[in-house]
Amino acid sequence: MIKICGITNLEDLKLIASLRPDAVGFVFARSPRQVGIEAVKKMVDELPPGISTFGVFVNPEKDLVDFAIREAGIDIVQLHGDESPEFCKLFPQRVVKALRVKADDDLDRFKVYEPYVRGFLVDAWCAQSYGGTGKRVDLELAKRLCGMFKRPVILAGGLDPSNLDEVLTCVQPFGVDVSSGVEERPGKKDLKRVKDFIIIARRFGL
Ligand SMILES: O=C(O)c1ccccc1NCC(=O)[C@H](O)[C@H](O)COP(=O)(O)O
Repeated sequence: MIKICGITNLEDLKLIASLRPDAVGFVFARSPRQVGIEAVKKMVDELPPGISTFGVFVNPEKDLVDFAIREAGIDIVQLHGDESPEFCKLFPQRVVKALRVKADDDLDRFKVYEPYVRGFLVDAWCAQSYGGTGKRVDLELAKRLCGMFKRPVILAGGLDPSNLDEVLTCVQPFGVDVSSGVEERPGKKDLKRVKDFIIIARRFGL
């Protein structure tokens, strides 16, 4: 499963869709990649069938998430902040909970989310920003997290075409997610890098 995250414009969306990732992500949280509901709706309307849509939120109000599902056609709610298990429970079968991890984390604390989520996305902890940071997750930590849940785990955090082969040789996640590693600049994707990323991930059966 391959997810290309942080898409901000129709031109990138159409070109990326032609490369057939499994999912695309739109960031509703404050970010250089932030997009509004109307703009996302226009992009989702242009997507061919078979590519699912993730909406990325950080500590959102429930109403905003409901609105994005209803008006913009968001399939999966990616909660990338400090949302509680109870908040995840409000969107049955839709939540992918981002776990932003650092080396000395107590990983067992994430277990409580499992009954309420569809899956997890593992990303690197960063004090300055919630996501899209290009920071890598320690590979031993990623391995432990990928083996720890019954739910699918998507690996993110600093992946790019130059390191994906090495990472996937070491860790076998359900899926991979990338944002800054396939960009020309924040919010503008580099199609060659997206293509290379997808080719490498598919070689590992993702
Ligand atoms: O991408 C952002 O700007 C962002 C901002 C705030 C919260 C989450 C955000 N992105 C979430 C993603 O799913 C990214 O793809 C993930 O963090 C990996 O990013 P990168 O390390 O740049 O590949």
